[in-house]
Amino acid sequence: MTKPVGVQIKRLPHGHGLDLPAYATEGSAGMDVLAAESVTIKPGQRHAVATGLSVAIPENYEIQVRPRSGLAFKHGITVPNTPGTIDSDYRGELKVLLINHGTDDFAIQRGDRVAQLVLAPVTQAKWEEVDELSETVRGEGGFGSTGGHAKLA
Ligand SMILES: O=c1ccn([C@H]2C[C@H](O)[C@@H](COP(=O)(O)OP(=O)(O)OP(=O)(O)O)O2)c(=O)[nH]1
Repeated sequence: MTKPVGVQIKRLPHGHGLDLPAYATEGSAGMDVLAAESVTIKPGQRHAVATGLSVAIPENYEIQVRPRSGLAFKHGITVPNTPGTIDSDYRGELKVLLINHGTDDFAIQRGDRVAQLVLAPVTQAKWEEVDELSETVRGEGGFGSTGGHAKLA
């Protein structure tokens, strides 16, 4: 494991009394983040779940908001914009967008772990506009051009 990177975090009034996002195990890539509200998401509905937290991520990093596989597999609850992007200059409340792809109402209680946060390095690009791009074997092939599944043939 590399040395952890410090990230400033602030509890908003409705975030008080909740644990901060935390790694469930020593080798976890993501910190489970808790809901700061209780809400029920009906099948097909989306909701921006409050976390009661705002953060100041160091420059050249982002936080990605990813689904929890257990909620996705067992209940069809996922993050529609996955991975959600928390920019280093964002100071508003961190929200977890969830969608219910399942067939049942999904009840979230304040304190439930609804998603996971992954700190990731960011490299910004600088465009270098050209008239011709370098040639490659793949060329313009894409969208299943290499096969590998009967349905792509
Ligand atoms: O799952 C998410 C995604 C985004 N955000 C916050 C932090 C992020 O920095 C900001 C903007 O997100 P994004 O760039 O994805 O949204 P946009 O639709 O492009 O909005 P904007 O025009 O404000 O950038 O919203 C969240 O709290 N949760």
